[in-house]
Amino acid sequence: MLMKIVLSGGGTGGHIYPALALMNRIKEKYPDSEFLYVGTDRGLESTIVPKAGVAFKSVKIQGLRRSLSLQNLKTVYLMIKSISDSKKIIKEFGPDVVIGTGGYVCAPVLYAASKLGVPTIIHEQNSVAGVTNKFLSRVVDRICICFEDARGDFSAYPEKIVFTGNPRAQEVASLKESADLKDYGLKEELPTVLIFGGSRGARKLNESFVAAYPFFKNKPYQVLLATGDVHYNAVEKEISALTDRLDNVRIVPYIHDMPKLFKRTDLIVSRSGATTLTEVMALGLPSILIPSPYVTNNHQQKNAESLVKNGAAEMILEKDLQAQSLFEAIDKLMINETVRKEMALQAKQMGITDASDRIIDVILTLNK
Ligand SMILES: CC(=O)N[C@H]1[C@@H](OP(=O)(O)OP(=O)(O)OC[C@H]2O[C@@H](n3ccc(=O)[nH]c3=O)[C@H](O)[C@@H]2O)O[C@H](CO)[C@@H](O)[C@@H]1O
Repeated sequence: MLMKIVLSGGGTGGHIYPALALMNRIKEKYPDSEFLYVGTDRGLESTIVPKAGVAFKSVKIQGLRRSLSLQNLKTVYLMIKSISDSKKIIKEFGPDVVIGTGGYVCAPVLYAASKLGVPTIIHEQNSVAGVTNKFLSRVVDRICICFEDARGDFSAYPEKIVFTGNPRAQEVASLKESADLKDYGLKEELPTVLIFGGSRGARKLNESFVAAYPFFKNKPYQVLLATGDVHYNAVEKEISALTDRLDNVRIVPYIHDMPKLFKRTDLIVSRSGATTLTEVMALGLPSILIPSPYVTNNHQQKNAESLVKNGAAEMILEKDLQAQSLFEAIDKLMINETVRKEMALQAKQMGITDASDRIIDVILTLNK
């Protein structure tokens, strides 16, 4: 069967990777399928998607400012233009379905598709729905969710909601290969802690780690920090200024094959974005979660609490995060394999690992 699918989703990795994971599974089941990804030139999708070998087209759009300003007039102009550009792109490609995985670029793309009568699906990764998905819920055909709590945000359209989980979970859970730690300058035989602040990095986490750096000297484990592209130079500069460089700590800007690296990781320290948590649960990994306080309705804390409640993770609130608290939380778990194993087991029990197949079923019912 040939499926032609337009994918859209952007801004951060948490919206992009689920779309790509779903695409990979569809390709596996229906190798003749064709895909087009529509994003913006400014979001992470403009680098991640072409790197994944997927056809990419961009539309121009910007978010609304809270205050009245000329910028808002420009936003409205760009919104109207991006809807007509999206219509052109969709007509030219002729998809069977258009799928949006969040981020504001989905608004014009999915809206245009619905006006053209093309079947539409949105995927909400979080327990609290994003603004774009709430807006689109009115016009799309199906709303795929990953947390039961998200139903409340779409309560006007209960018939459209399908609980599927996040495609990235199925992708990481079915992956056979794992990364080579030597590629990161790490030793194959040492237990490994992986630290990252979501797909864009988190300044406070980086700063706390730099301050904690000397504490990791002579520890029987190793640490890899992914700073986020924009923070890398600042972190590297501070570390280079230290007299004692540790050979059990490595720092990189970004990790491009995260699923493979997860398979070699003994402890995750990260923000609690929904897609990261999906991966942690699908693989059964112990984690220390530091929710970003800068997100809608503090949803990252809710995400993290759902794991903490089940004994699958520990949480440090950003206000309590400093060198000492970060180091102690890591060290306590890294010297206690039994506790890590118990957390891993609890995390694994929470994972849903057939999300892509469930979404494919939704696509098939829409195209009957
Ligand atoms: C600040 C903000 O608005 N964050 C939101 C954003 O986060 P963000 O994009 O950071 O979200 P997630 O944690 O959900 O996903 C990050 C993704 O990037 C990957 N990764 C990360 C670092 C790296 O070096 N390499 C790499 O591949 C992770 O494995 C994961 O697949 O989208 C999520 C929705 O899905 C939300 O829950 C988050 O609240």
